[in-house]
Amino acid sequence: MSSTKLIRIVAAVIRDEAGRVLMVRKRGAEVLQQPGGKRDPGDRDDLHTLERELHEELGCTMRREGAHRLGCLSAPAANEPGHVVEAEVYEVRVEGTIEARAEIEEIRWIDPAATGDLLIARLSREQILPLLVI
Ligand SMILES: Nc1nc2c([nH]c(=O)n2[C@H]2C[C@H](O)[C@@H](COP(=O)(O)OP(=O)(O)OP(=O)(O)O)O2)c(=O)[nH]1
Repeated sequence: MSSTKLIRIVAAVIRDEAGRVLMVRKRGAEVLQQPGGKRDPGDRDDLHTLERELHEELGCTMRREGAHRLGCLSAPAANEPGHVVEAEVYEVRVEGTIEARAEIEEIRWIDPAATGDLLIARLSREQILPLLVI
């Protein structure tokens, strides 16, 4: 019997004109990860979850149109030993100023092809960012 616990989330890939990807670091965490989070009971669908999370975390407005599903990806969860995170991942566009809000301590635009020594959560490092490298 496995004691692994599953955390289901919706996560966003947001890119700038140069192809850099927006990553966030939550307060108290060491690693960078995608913005996003767990579904709330009141969310109508996954894009609504993302829209809500992106507004809470970054203060920006997500555009539903053009949202592109990259897939359902999973990896050992960041910050929670013994848990696996399973994410519905969407590439989306946002409008408005992006700033670190709520529990976000740092935002960072990274080149998915040159992550160097950056500390990045496994879901992003092993599953999401490789999809974005041409
Ligand atoms: N949002 C997000 N969470 C990730 C990623 N990779 C990864 O392992 N996780 C883990 C970290 C957490 O254990 C869990 C998501 O929790 P969260 O704290 O972002 O979600 P949330 O804001 O809805 O959580 P909560 O404060 O309501 O409990 O998934 C990622 O790229 N994005």
